[in-house]
Amino acid sequence: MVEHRKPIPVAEAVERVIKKAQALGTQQVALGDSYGRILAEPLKASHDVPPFNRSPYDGFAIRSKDSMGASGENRKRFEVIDHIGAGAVSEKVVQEGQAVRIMTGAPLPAGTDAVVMFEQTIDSGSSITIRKPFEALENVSLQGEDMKRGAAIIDSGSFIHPGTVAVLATFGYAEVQVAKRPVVGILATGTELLDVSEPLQPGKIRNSNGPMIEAQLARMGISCKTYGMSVDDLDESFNVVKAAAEETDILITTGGVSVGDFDFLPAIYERLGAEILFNKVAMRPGSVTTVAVADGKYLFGLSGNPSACFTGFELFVRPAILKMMGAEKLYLPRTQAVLAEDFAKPNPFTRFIRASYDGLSVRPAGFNMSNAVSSIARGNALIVLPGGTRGYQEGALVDVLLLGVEEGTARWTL
Ligand SMILES: Nc1nc2c(c(=O)[nH]1)N[C@H]1C(S)=C(S)[C@@H](COP(=O)(O)OP(=O)(O)OC[C@H]3O[C@@H](n4cnc5c(N)ncnc54)[C@H](O)[C@@H]3O)O[C@H]1N2
Ligand code: MOO
Repeated sequence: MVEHRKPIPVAEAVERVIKKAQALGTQQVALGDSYGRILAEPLKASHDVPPFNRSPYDGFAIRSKDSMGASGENRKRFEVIDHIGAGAVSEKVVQEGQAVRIMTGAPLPAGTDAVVMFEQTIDSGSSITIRKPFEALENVSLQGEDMKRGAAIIDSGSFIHPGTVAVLATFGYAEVQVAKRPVVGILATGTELLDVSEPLQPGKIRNSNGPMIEAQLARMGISCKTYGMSVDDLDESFNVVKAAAEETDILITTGGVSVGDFDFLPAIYERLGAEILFNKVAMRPGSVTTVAVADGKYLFGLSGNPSACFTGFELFVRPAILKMMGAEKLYLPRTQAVLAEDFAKPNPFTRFIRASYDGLSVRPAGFNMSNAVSSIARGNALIVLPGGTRGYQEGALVDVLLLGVEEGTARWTL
């Protein structure tokens, strides 16, 4: 007899997965390898930025008080006593009526407190004249105006993006403490599966889920162990799953989680003594997604159907990995957009539709079945239609989860 599985809401399923995630500890990496990692130490400014008062323009540094009263009729003249570019420090102390020719980024010479841009002067080489007064600190980039020494700049748990790298470099982090990445394995199950390099045979299809998941992991900066494909044989699959789980923190399998005669993953989880977090989710596609934990290892039983497999990864595997890496922002960013065409199907469960989003509107990306491959290829987003709703019409405002955005959001909002 076929077992009856009770579907749980998507939000609860996500919650159950997240709760189990154990932080993996930290490691030191070179700054050049830090992009895409999760920062494992809070970042404080160890000095002011900029570290000195500097010129934001190419021009002349002057004492502002010497420019008082300057006008078109009453031009003020300054003798140019030095010339510095960025990286140089003037030895001179500027006195009344003197100026230093200064380039963008160079520190203000002693005595000066304002900068006159080239365009605001009449320059005769050894001297300049100006036609307006300058206030103290006018055209000066102030020490500490960007970041003050001691200020908290970036929290631990932040995604390291190019801007983070810039800040790390600013403070001299040649190496940085980041969260370790989990070891992730992929195993595709199904007697029907052929390797990507094999010619088609009757009744067989190529394993597309394995390479797809590998790419989904790669998009998160995670490389993985691939365990290839296993045929639908309980003992054989059990042995592969057991061995793979021993070598990994997370084992992702595809296929074999439903109620078919050759769907052996539930029996494998039982034999492993795994705790089943859930085996049915009130969502389409991916209702059969099963997540278990054995000896502290995650076993993600994603559906064999490609669209369901893809969706299960994005909704459950991705946040689990991020949580293990100590990330603050676990979830796909969400927005709202106008539906660009009717979607007629009713939605007994929460529906995730592969879709293309252009910043304003969102359009289902074609063949919308759990077994579709084409729509995954065309989609850059998932439309989310709540369970218990009827079809939606063009023009309706719908929730959209964005795929492939480097940094997620801290809130699960569905
Ligand atoms: N009586 C019932 N039958 C089914 C139910 C149900 O509730 N009662 N659920 C259906 C739903 S929903 C889904 S989704 C599928 C999920 O089944 P499995 O996750 O166990 O996956 P398989 O049966 O192994 O395969 C499904 C489908 O996907 C193809 N496949 C499998 N692996 C791959 C791969 N690596 N690359 C590409 N395609 C793959 C496989 O050939 C099948 O066509 O069950 C329904 N049945
Ligand atoms: O799990 Mo199935 O994908 O709901 O179609």
